[in-house]
Amino acid sequence: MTTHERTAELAAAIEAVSRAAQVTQAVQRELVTADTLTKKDRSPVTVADFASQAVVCETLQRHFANDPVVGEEDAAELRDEANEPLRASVVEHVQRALADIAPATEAQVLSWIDRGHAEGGAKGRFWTLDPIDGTKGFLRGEQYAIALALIEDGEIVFGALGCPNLPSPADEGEGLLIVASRGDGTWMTPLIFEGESELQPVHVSDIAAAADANFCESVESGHSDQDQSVQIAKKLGITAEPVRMDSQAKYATVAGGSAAIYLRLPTRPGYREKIWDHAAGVIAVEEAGGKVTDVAGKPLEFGHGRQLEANRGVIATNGRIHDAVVAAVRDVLES
Ligand SMILES: Nc1ncnc2c1ncn2[C@@H]1O[C@H](COP(=O)(O)O)[C@@H](O)[C@H]1OP(=O)(O)O
Ligand SMILES: [Mg+2]
Ligand SMILES: [Mg+2]
Ligand SMILES: [Mg+2]
Repeated sequence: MTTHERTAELAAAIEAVSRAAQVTQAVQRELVTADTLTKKDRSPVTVADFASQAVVCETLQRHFANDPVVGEEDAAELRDEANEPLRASVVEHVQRALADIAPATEAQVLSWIDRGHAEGGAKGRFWTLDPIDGTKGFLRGEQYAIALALIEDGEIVFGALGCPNLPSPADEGEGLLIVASRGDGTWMTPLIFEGESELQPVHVSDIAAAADANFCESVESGHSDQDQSVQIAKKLGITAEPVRMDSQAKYATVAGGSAAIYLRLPTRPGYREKIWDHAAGVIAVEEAGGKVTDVAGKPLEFGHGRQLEANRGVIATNGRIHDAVVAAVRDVLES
């Protein structure tokens, strides 16, 4: 398949992610305050998470009624009587984001969120959604993403990655939207898509020596081993400081060429990466000319259900330096 055969998916995904971004940006403006961080109050991101999943699932259902969704969230917690204020806030934000479509009821909002319950697997077609990836970044007012990808028979064929706090490629609109289609390429456009904005092609960095690379990694040392990444960078002769950012914005940064390496180094042997934390970012990098594997150099396998059961960690690069990076990672992880 090529993008020309995926124009319906492109239109639906752009609508879904840009509507969801309006919700997350509204919540950030209205509910995240200076107190949020100091009080460790997670309620704003909880509202934004549920509302974003509802809006994306409603949009997908309108365009592709039969497509299952493997989403991070479900509405069980929201149905709890004790969570009435949270539920009301979610419903209000969803109603605003879909005001031009239909007046949404509370029951509909909960059922849209619950559409994300699918299990995925090796056969058939499904979407995978992280309604807010990088919850810590969202609460800090830094990077986060809305990540949506389409998987067919275990292969990612399409991705849309909305990064509200990365710079827009145009003056109009806020934030960056990256879309990628298997076999066809990766493009960027302003996140608040007005219909006329152009899709501009995106390419990875063309550096040929790992020593010249900028590399990015998580802000959170609990999500990726930052002591090992220092040793890997040293082995590769990299002198630039790591670029630390939350969410799949890291994949967008590699796809767009501002960094040539993204390292995610396992911190706990038992942790399994979730498919919605990677699918949209992986296809964005691959179709921009880069390469993505796990820390052993194996391709990521998206056909094992909700988790990447067959993989540990992630290495994403511009492709040209991939083997050198995998070798350095292996040396450090085995030492
Ligand atoms: N121990 C871990 N190792 C790797 N990723 C993790 C770990 N714990 C949580 N995550 C996930 O990392 C993602 C954020 O990545 P980053 O640090 O690169 O911004 C979140 O989706 C988070 O999942 P969850 O949403 O369940 O908290
Ligand atoms: Mg996530
Ligand atoms: Mg999330
Ligand atoms: Mg989460």
